[in-house]
Amino acid sequence: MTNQNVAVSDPKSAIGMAIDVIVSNSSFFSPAVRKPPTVPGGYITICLKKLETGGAGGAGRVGAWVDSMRASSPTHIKSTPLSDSEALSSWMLHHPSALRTFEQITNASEGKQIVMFLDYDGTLSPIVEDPDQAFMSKEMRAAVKDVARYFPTAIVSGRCRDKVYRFVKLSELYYAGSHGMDIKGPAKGRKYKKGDQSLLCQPASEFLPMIDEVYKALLEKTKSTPGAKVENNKFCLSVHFRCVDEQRWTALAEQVRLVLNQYPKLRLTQGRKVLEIRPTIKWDKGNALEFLLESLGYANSNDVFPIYIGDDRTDEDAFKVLRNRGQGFGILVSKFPKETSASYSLQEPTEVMNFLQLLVEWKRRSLQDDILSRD
Ligand SMILES: O=P(O)(O)OC[C@H]1O[C@H](O[C@H]2O[C@H](CO)[C@@H](O)[C@H](O)[C@H]2O)[C@H](O)[C@@H](O)[C@@H]1O
Repeated sequence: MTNQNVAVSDPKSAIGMAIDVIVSNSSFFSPAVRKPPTVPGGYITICLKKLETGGAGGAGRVGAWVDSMRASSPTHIKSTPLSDSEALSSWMLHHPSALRTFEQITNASEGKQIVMFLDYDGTLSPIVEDPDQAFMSKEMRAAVKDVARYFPTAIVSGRCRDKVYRFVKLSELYYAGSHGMDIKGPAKGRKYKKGDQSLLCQPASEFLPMIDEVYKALLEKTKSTPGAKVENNKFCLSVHFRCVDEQRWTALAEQVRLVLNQYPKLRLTQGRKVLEIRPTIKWDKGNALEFLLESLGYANSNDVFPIYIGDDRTDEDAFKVLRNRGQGFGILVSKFPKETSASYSLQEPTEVMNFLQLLVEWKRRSLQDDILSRD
């Protein structure tokens, strides 16, 4: 978020809201084991024990993980090409292209401050087999840089913050790594410069030793599976299935479950051919979005128009927050119909780039019009 005077704020209020949500929807977690340990920085972290820790039902759970991964990144389209396109057209009636409805979007933002939130993998960079090679193009970088000139801009990624920064390489942005559990303000263009105050939020610090331990355990457990890769994202871990023969997916997911059974304070989410392991604290990309809006002074403001663009299941947490706030909107990047809380869609990263470029052109034009109307 560039050229913004951003206060370092305490995320307690957002966490409090998150606790309310999780307690009222506690079919998955047991609130009985909730306890508030102290976390560096004075943040409250809530540890919730998973109800299911394996044993009976384990096989069903592993099957559900694998199905959920398949749904996130379809590998087989069973229907005929005609019905595929019909399904897509019907889905797009409810989630129209953000390029085709561009004017509608800018009209809705009239008089409000657009704040841009961008996921990384599958949104700014194309999905590739090797996670270490997921580079973004120079053109995309230029588009993001331009957007950040006009609108506060944040990258919100499941990746470790340092790693996503090494891909994006723009110091004027906000970065929320580890699914929002590691938020840092811009190194360049920020107005607060005392010490390391730009480090805004790390609500899962106490989990670092546990995450390292599980990383080693997963490396050991999965080393016999050809193509499996475990990625350390600092406050969370990813187990990659993309290069594993699909016949072995269930066995690999079972290996993950066996490790995870030893760590009831960790939970698992599914993404695009990836299982993601993270602390049970209720802190996700949606909380990160709220935290950043609050830090920018838009906690209770009607003058903000957040736009969140993402392609994966974890981005749904942010889409839901926008729907609940009734502000701005989410854009899902997908070529396939998917269940989503996003309002609009884009098919692939090049369309994301085109959308960002259009937004910059529109903003430049309206600034010029303002100048002309004053003369
Ligand atoms: O929140 P994101 O920035 O979208 O991060 C989610 C995961 O993205 C990466 O994995 C995905 O992209 C890889 C590179 O294209 C691909 O090989 C993998 O199959 C995808 O799931 C990242 O490597 C993971 O750690 C993130 O959890």
